[in-house]
Amino acid sequence: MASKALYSHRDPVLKKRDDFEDILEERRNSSDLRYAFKCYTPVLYRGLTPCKAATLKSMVLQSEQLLHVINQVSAESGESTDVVKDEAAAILEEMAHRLQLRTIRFFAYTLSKAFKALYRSVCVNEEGIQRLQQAMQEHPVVLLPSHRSYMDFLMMSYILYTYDLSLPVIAAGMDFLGMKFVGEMLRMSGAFFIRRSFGGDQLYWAVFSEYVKTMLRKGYAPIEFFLEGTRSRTCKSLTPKLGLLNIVMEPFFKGEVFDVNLVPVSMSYERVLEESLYARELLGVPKPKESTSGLLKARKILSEDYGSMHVYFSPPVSVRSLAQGRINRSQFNLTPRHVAQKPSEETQAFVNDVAYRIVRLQQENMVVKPWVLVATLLLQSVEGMELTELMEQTSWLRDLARMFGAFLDWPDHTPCSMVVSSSISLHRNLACVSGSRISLVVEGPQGPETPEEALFNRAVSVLSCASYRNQVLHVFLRPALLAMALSNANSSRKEDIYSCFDFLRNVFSDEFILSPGASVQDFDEACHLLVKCGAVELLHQDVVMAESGRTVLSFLTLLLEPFLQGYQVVCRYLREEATENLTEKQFIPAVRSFAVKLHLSGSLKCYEVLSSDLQKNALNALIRLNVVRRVRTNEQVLFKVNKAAVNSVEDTLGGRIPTQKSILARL
Ligand SMILES: CCCCCCCCCCCCCCCC(=O)SCCNC(=O)CCNC(=O)[C@H](O)C(C)(C)COP(=O)(O)OP(=O)(O)OC[C@H]1O[C@@H](n2cnc3c(N)ncnc32)[C@H](O)[C@@H]1OP(=O)(O)O
Ligand SMILES: O=C(CO)COP(=O)(O)O
Repeated sequence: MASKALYSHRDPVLKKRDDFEDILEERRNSSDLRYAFKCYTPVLYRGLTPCKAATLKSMVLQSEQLLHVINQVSAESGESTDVVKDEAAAILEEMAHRLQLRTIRFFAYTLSKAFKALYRSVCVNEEGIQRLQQAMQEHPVVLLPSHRSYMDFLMMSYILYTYDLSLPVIAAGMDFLGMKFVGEMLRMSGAFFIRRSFGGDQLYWAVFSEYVKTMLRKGYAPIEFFLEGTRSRTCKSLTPKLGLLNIVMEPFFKGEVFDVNLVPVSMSYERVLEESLYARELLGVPKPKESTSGLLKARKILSEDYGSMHVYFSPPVSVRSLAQGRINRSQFNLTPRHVAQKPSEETQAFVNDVAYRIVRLQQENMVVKPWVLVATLLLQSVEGMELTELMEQTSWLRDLARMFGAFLDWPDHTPCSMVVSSSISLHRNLACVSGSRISLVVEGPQGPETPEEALFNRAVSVLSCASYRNQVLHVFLRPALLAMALSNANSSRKEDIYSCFDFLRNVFSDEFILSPGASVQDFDEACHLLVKCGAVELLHQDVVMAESGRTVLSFLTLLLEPFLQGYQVVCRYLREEATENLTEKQFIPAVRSFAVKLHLSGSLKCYEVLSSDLQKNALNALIRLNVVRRVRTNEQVLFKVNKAAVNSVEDTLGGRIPTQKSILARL
């Protein structure tokens, strides 16, 4: 297989990253049938032969842990233990996988055909695979891929099969069970099915957590799940969910296994399969239900070109090392092992920190394609721009991204103009060149369209493009927050700027991955990067914009502008239009029509404000800031808005009033 190195590998100032191999190359040169029927002999955890899937189920049903909960539920509900036991068995029957090699071989064959049709290359870091293989022999392994496409889980199993590694068991939402035949085939490929949310259902939690923990303790197979819980419709990382992460760490906390290895996996797509579907969903069009007929209809995508894909397996993260000095494991000896405990505050904070760390690692090793930079620039000039200007700016942005540590896939020895032209050609559904200018493509009906339809179509194209820009946000986020703070603070004093930075960071912490409690660290990182690129100077207790820093700072401020405007529009809606009885269900449609009204009247130009993801994040931020209160009544959830406080947040975001001073002890 040909080895391909990306930029940062050769840059001595940047982090060393592994080389990639294209796994499709071999598939294009040898028989898929032979590949599907190859001798498959993965190395096993401690050399143990895994038990049968059915044996696993009986172990769970007979476990002390589950029997304890069954007795508890029976005592509380008045049902006999036999009835509750049957209920538990039924839950497990619906949930459990039936992993078998026959089905895997079928998928190995069909997916080879599909991947070769869809992708030019699928590049995998083989050093990561070697580290994973080593880890799998020594400790239970949990695979944690990023989640931006249905392709993610198919590709994960395919890669592990290709490299002869143990196939994972994968936590899947129940939605897939609705797919005739396919749902069961996924089960036979290692999927185990869970409800999307099961809040306080004690029996369900017990069956689910005991099932996962039994597989982990026995080293049955690597466990794979998506920390973000759903495909990110914006291609930004989502705030991690903690339920499953907590469960897989528990056997270590209780001393049942020596360690657990968490392996973040970054899946980067040059073109995302679901691109325009996501944009439509963000604008309120319901997601197409997972169905076999839908899958068959989607066959036509096989004639499209989705460019290349990169999959980066990060080094395993040892839970044991992370817990050192943070978790006092003797607390878990205070109650018998089979009695489930609610995680203590200390444990919850630890699990939360680990979750953020994993998502940050996924981001760091995400490969950034040239189109991502092109899309970023196009969005800052939605009316279009001269091609020559785009080429120049892309080359400038490439250098800035490299300086900030981006993991760029930029071909060697190829002129920038060729790189840009070829990525525009791959994304011709999103951008088109006419004469010397380039602009966003807006698809619409053949005949005349209403202003609302025109707005919708334009928004689809902007949001699709934004889903690429979002793939590089993690690189620029901290310096961009600082750039915005510099422009809002009305002062060059470091502590005023920090105070403003901290406020913005807090407001946007549902929008972006910003680890709780790391504000000072993020500020320092932002200062470091802006000094490094010559945009600012640090003078004693001042942060001063350098004369040459204007271009960088204005680019960074524009990068966050759509989010800033979006949050301001949500504040304005709550201030001007929210009634006393605003319900959770009404919120998104109401903000959307408010934003549409502003657009049609010409007072709002930003299309990203129409995204339901942004609107939800803004609301969550206002709830966190205690400006909006969530009140649960008998039949619904209401939002109670403190309009004066909303006004003040809106003004602070606009830089019209200063942020309150924070304690700056560590600055
Ligand atoms: C060769 C080629 C082969 C190819 C072969 C193809 C293979 C092809 C395979 C297909 C494979 C498909 C794969 C699809 C991929 C997805 O479908 S992704 C979607 C499904 N996966 C996930 O969501 C994983 C991540 N999610 C989580 O971890 C979530 O936390 C959970 C576990 C789903 C639970 O969600 P939730 O109910 O919303 O729960 P959460 O908010 O975490 O907690 C709720 C409450 O329960 C409490 N709780 C937490 N833990 C516990 C506990 N252990 N006990 C009791 N209570 C607890 C919490 O404290 C919380 O209480 P409050 O604080 O609210 O009082
Ligand atoms: O997570 C899923 C697929 O992997 C399915 O659910 P979503 O549509 O919420 O992403």
